[in-house]
Amino acid sequence: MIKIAICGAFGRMGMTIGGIVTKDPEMQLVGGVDVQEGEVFGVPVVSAGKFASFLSESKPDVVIDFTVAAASAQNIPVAAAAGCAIILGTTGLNADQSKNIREAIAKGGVPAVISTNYSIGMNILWLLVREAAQRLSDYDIEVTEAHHRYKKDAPSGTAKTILEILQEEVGPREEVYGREGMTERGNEIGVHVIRGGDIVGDHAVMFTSNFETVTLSHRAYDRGVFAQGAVKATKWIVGKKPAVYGMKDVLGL
Ligand SMILES: NC(=O)C1=CN([C@@H]2O[C@H](COP(=O)(O)OP(=O)(O)OC[C@H]3O[C@@H](n4cnc5c(N)ncnc54)[C@H](OP(=O)(O)O)[C@@H]3O)[C@@H](O)[C@H]2O)C=CC1
Ligand SMILES: O=C(O)C1=N[C@H](C(=O)O)C[C@H](O)C1
Repeated sequence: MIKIAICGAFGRMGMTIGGIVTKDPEMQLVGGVDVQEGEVFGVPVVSAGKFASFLSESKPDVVIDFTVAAASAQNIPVAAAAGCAIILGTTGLNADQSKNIREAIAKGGVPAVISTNYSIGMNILWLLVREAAQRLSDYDIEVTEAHHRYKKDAPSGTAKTILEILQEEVGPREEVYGREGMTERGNEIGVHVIRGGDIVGDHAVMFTSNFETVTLSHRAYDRGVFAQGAVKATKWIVGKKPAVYGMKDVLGL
């Protein structure tokens, strides 16, 4: 039985993951952390200040974090120091937060999966984007992403991963975030962010020449697709050597 704790237990992703974990006979939800204390799926949710003592009492094998960057920067070092494997899905981390989290994971000697997108489809799209960028390296490239009105970070973590892949293959190119005014397109990658309603997660990469456009796109219909991926990663990480892994390791890509 894999014992799980969720950081961001009352959040959109936390609730979706909690719902899957509680129905899975191989897993046991032991509790969570959130801003508000309380109970979810019959287990306790504590505040960040009580996280360390909660971990030493309930001893989860894996801590799954879908919160906000500042919270992950606070909670992941605590979980790693307690010897828990980590599944990190939170996006919007700055370079320092990312570095500190990775150092804490190394210091704790625990395995972790970090991914900006846990859906299988997006992990395949990333492969396709790399392939297309290699073959269409002189095309103009534009990246668009759309998410629900409550999303805090922009561009999305997934779009940032797409940009990293593009920069590796066709960079360095300037990243131009939206356009306004009187400027011709340069040697750049355009990045466009849409926020509205309950859009679960749309991403597209457009490669354009004078004669044609190739568009690679992904649309998530339900955040269950990310939650299922995070649960797959959770089962995979148990017993792995201490290191930071990606979803490509989980999926064998
Ligand atoms: N990698 C992936 O596949 C995916 C990543 N994400 C990312 O996951 C993150 C969460 O998304 P989502 O669930 O939609 O967001 P929500 O805002 O719905 O959930 C985040 C939860 O974390 C809570 N929280 C805030 N601060 C703390 C803290 N210090 N300790 C514990 N909990 C805290 C929030 O509480 P409160 O609301 O009171 O502030 C909220 O309940 C985002 O960064 C998002 O981009 C989302 C989907 C897929
Ligand atoms: O906040 C979200 O909802 C999502 N966030 C992730 C991101 O920033 O890329 C993944 C997914 O697109 C949903």
